[in-house]
Amino acid sequence: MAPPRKSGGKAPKTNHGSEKNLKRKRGEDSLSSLIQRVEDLDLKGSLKNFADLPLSDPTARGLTASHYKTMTDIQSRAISHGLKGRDILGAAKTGSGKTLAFIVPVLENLYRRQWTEYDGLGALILSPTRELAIQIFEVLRKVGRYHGFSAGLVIGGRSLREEQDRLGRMNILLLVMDEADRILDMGFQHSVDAIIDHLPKERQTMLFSATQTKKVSDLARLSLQEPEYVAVHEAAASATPTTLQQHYVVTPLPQKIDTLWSFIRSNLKSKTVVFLSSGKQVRFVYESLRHLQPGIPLMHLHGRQKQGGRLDITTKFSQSQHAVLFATDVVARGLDFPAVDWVIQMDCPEDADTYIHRVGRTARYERVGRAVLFLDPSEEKGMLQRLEQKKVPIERINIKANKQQSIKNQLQNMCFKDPELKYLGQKAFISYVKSIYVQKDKDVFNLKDLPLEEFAGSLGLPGAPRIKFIKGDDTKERKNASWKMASMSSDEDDSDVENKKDKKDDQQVRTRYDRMFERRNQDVLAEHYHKLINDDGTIVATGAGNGAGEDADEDADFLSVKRRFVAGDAGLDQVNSDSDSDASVAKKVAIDGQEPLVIDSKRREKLLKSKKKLLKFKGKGTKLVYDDDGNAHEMYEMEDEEDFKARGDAKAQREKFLEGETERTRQADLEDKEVARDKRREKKEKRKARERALAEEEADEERGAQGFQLPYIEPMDLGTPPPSDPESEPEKDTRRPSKKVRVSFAEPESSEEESAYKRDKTKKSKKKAEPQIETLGDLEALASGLLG
Ligand SMILES: Nc1ncnc2c1ncn2[C@@H]1O[C@H](COP(=O)(O)OP(=O)(O)OP(=O)(O)O)[C@@H](O)[C@H]1O
Repeated sequence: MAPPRKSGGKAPKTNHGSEKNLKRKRGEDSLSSLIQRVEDLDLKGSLKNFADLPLSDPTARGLTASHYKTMTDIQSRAISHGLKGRDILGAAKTGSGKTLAFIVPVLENLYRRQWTEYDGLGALILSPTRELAIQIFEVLRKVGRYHGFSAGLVIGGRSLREEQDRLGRMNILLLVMDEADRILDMGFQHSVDAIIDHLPKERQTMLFSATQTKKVSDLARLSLQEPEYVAVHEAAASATPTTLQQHYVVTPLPQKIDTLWSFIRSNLKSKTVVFLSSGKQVRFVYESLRHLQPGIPLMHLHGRQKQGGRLDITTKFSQSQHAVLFATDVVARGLDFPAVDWVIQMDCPEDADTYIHRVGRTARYERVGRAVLFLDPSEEKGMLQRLEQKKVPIERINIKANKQQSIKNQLQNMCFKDPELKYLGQKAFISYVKSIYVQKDKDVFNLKDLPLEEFAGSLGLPGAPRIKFIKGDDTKERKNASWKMASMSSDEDDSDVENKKDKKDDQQVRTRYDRMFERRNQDVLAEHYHKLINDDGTIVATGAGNGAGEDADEDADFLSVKRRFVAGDAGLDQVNSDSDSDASVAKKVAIDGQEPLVIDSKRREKLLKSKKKLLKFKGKGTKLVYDDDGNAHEMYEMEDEEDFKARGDAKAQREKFLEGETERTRQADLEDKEVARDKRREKKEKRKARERALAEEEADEERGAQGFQLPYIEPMDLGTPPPSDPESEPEKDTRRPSKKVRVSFAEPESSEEESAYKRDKTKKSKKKAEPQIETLGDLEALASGLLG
């Protein structure tokens, strides 16, 4: 962070020194008085306004200019502790102003220490998503606008090592973690440990979340020193804002998309966030509902979009009055979209904490809001229990039957016509199944209870992609479920460092086939990919790998995909990897009973595109002859041995055979020579006939040249109007046609004129009736007509 700004304005030279000293003295006095006031601050007392706090002038002005006057509960309790340099574990409901609760102490503590850029990086604020980092950065810039510190935003794509230059000396006094429980969970483990290793042990640490961790292991990792647990809603009746109305509807999985559609159609004048479990789900639902044009702007946001696009959508949705945003949990935490009316959870959240954060996108800071959770009957009991345990008041509502619309037929039509949509649907299906499978809370999520076939139908798919799971012990998978849910989506979060590590791991266990498949899936619209998809969408997935990786593109986490290949008409049939549980075999394609062709490189992959190249692998084929009954036989068939012996001595038979064959060859040779002679004769006759015809043609042409005129095209003078138009003046610029150039076809009245007319007519009769020519364009058209 940079040094405080130097004061502006010019002082008279004579007084310069003394005035500067005076100013510094005043500054020192106010700084030491500020430090004293902070020391004197009574942590037990309850302060109401920001003005009651011992704050520096720049912070106080920044808060006023940003229209913050009265403090929220978490602010009034946490800021005091923060100002005094205490470690804090802050917990308060969503939308209750936790951001300012740490921004104010950050600004103030650096200010009181007169932190300059030469001191290095003084404070580090971590957030689990890029969007949230940007939002915090904006609040810091707004409230800290009268300070001279500089702040940097480090987001996206690059590893911590690459960012090190930008971070400068990590001389951190203050570490803040927003959404700390999320940052500290397994998905970010490596990144967080790497960061913490670089920080001085002596520092102030502040953790905030609506669902704060109290796990000793977490606190130990951060070396918190006697942290102050500031939990403002611990005693509250509910963990969610009181201004939030919460409901759930029981809607079987195959009806969810219909229910969502019906909801959107009935709430066209609302601002809604719809949560789904994966980026693939988001994309499919967004794309398909967009095609149906519901009458309200639709947007979508997930972690695999490009950063620029993500920002645009965040901004656009923030500014929208009425819109629907389909999103993954990448927006579940911290984002402060203004005036959201509804939060719909189309896919059940992983746990009650995620539920709390998702619904927290509405009913923020004293505003009202509504939330609806869609539950499959199999999820109802378990999820309600979890919510009750977390003090979430939720009531059941039913869907009005007359409002429920089915879009199944439209979706089926759309998927039938548009293979890309069908493909998205298949990926969404797989991704959904995968998300349920990796859930560790089996009281809520049980794949066996879900009607998957109907679910696929409801997405417009011709059949359910068949998915198989790892055989044997999958408890380890489940144990790591929450971490996997996180890493399934760079989708959900931006754990860049983590994902890089995951990718490395993946490469160790992934086969060439897996990578080939992924490469192909990078582009949904890839032409070749469509050739590879079986028409009935049969996908059989088996388990392999370590479960790390990203969204459904990386199905090989626990799914590997086995397809029947259809490559043009080449009759290719995929031979599956050895067993369901073994994905470590290169892709094999069997061609008409030949040795399987192993697709294990890019070059081989290309083969599938070319029928011609594939011929090489098709073998030479077998020549068959047909007998009189139409039965096929091989050209040379082995005779029955007994029959052969019955015909006599083998040597005599051989000689007889050779004699016969020699005679047959001689006869055939004679016939061939006869045919060749005939062909030569025929050729000669044809040549002579051609020569005769040519000679006759030449004689005809000679006769024609004497008796016939070639057609004559009269040249047109664009500069001189015809004499029949008395009004016309000759144009000065002869390059341009006169506007009044006209060709008149009216018959003249006087006899003089009549004879002139007749003369003229004979001359002109060779020409067809000429159209009116008014522009150069007309002339050009006419000329081209004549010449053409
Ligand atoms: N003292 C205040 N007076 C008026 N508005 C405030 C005050 N403090 C915060 N707000 C506003 O309340 C909204 C929510 O604040 P903030 O985003 O900090 O909530 P949060 O507790 O961090 O929520 P979440 O748990 O979802 O991250 C913001 O729009 C913010 O500007």
